[in-house]
Amino acid sequence: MEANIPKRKEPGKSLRIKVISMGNAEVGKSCIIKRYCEKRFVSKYLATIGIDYGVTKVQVRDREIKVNIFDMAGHPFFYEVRNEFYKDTQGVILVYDVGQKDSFDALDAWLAEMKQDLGPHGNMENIVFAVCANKIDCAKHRCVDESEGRLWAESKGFLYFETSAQTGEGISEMFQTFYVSIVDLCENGGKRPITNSSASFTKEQADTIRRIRNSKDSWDMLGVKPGASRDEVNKAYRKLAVLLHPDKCVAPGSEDAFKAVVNARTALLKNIK
Ligand SMILES: Nc1nc2c(ncn2[C@@H]2O[C@H](COP(=O)(O)OP(=O)(O)OP(=O)(O)O)[C@@H](O)[C@H]2O)c(=O)[nH]1
Repeated sequence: MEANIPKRKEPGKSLRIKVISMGNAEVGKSCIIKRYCEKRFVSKYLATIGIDYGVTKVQVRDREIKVNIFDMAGHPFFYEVRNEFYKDTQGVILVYDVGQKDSFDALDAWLAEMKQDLGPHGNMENIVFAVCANKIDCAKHRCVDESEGRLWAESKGFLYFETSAQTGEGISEMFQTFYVSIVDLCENGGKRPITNSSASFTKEQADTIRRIRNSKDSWDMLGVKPGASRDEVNKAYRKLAVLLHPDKCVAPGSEDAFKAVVNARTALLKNIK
């Protein structure tokens, strides 16, 4: 079903789009929108009650875009209110706080909530997602690094931005790229343009990098049983090295994953006769 695609318009004509924000409570959704629309930052936390709604106009190339922004409350309590607003959306600003791992881990649940609400005929491929890794000004508390966030976003074909609603870093760039991508999508008959980055690495590479990041020890990292032989370790190493070598793999985090695999192999071989 293609219900969320606004009618294809001639270039130069105005276009009306619907954009929503998603992500856990307190990650900074309202502040990102305020920073862009009102050029200000609100340091006091005022939880969104249900939904906040605003209208703004932006210019993309020769087109005037009327943007209806629905800023969703992130608190689970407001699920019933939120689920009225997922339909007919062209763009989603999906936000997490780089200092709150839970808010990053929750991104899949946010996509699932939207998918469930759109129903079996809903199509998320027609929607532009901009992932905002927010609060990058709080560098001391950061626990989700750029490559982890970028890998998650780009492996799904989503845009990825490092943002701070407090300093304004990354906010204009995010909105400009986001709106251009939505207009491209509308002019492209509702198909999300393929980003260079998402097209250039495989799901296997992305999944392997994530597995390596989450591995508990060197055996686990190489995917061999504790006590494996030199041959088994070397075989597993060679397979991973081919998959992740920085000359072959451009997925975010591949260089670190490759180094970790080299170190894991060295450490294991030291202790195997
Ligand atoms: N340091 C810092 N604080 C931020 C940033 N963005 C938002 N905040 C603060 O984080 C708190 C929550 O911000 P909101 O924008 O209200 O969060 P929200 O995601 O809209 O929250 P809900 O409405 O409950 O869903 C506020 O105290 C903001 O001042 C940021 O980039 N850096």
